Amino acid sequence: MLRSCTAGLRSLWALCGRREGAPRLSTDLPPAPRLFSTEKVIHKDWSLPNPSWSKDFKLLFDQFMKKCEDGSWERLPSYKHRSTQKSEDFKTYFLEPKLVKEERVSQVQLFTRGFEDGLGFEYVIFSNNDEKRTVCLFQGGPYLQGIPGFLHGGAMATMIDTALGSCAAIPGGIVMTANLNINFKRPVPICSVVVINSQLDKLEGRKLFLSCNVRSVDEKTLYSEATGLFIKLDPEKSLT
Ligand SMILES: CCCCC/C=C\C/C=C\C/C=C\C/C=C\CCCC(=O)SCCNC(=O)CCNC(=O)[C@H](O)C(C)(C)COP(=O)(O)OP(=O)(O)OC[C@H]1O[C@@H](n2cnc3c(N)ncnc32)[C@H](O)[C@@H]1OP(=O)(O)O
Repeated sequence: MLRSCTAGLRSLWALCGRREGAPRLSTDLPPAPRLFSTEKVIHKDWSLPNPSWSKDFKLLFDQFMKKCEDGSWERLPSYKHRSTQKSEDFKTYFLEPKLVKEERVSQVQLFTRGFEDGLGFEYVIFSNNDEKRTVCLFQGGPYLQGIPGFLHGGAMATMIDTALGSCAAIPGGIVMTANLNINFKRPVPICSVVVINSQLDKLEGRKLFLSCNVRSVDEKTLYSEATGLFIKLDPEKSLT
């Protein structure tokens, strides 16, 4: 199985919604000053197929791309370094610049996109905003091994968090994970493709309650089930 894997990284953040008296809505905020160098930015979208993707992965990807044609679904792009308005807002309103040492700034990148093609997290997320759900197609590469032959539970948790987070972002605002509960039901073989179906179950003020399941492509195996609580950040509250 390892050999069949070619050796070769949003979503959360819809823009800050306006609350009564709250000054923040990205569209009417002044341009955020840049805290991070963008000189070395590579604008590659990592959620597109590469040679490490299995046949199953490409087939499913094509099926979802077809669903995007009528506008009901959209593919969420994914970047290693790229600054988006949402990430600039986050840095401006929630991040203390001094927390990140200057010499480290040029090294920052999205955790899930830090591996070479096929070795780590290969994934793409499709979002259905009307139905408030997302589907994440995920192929975990050989560098994500835990028990021999199987995906590390922490790697699965990372993808579940990412998938749920992308769904929590649908109503708008910058959200963070406050609670994540996962039931691991079956181990996930390394390099296999799994489908993470996430949905927004309840919205209560700044609290977003979500759930998801992780299944095999043929839907016969239920690998994991999870629930998550995400909190929409209050621009008037410091994170530190
Ligand atoms: C991470 C955001 C970055 C944004 C960047 C933008 C763009 C980037 C672009 C692309 C990125 C793409 C993909 C990223 C994919 C995945 C990212 C994974 C997500 C994470 O990796 S994220 C890191 C882990 N995450 C934390 O590091 C959170 C630490 N934490 C805190 O920073 C605070 O805890 C916070 C802010 C969560 C809340 O703080 P707060 O002060 O705003 O809110 P407060 O405490 O008042 O709670 C309000 C109401 O929620 C209830 N409540 C709170 N927590 C609860 C709990 N655990 N259980 C039950 N109820 C809870 C209260 O009881 C109250 O309820 P009520 O209103 O009913 O009284």
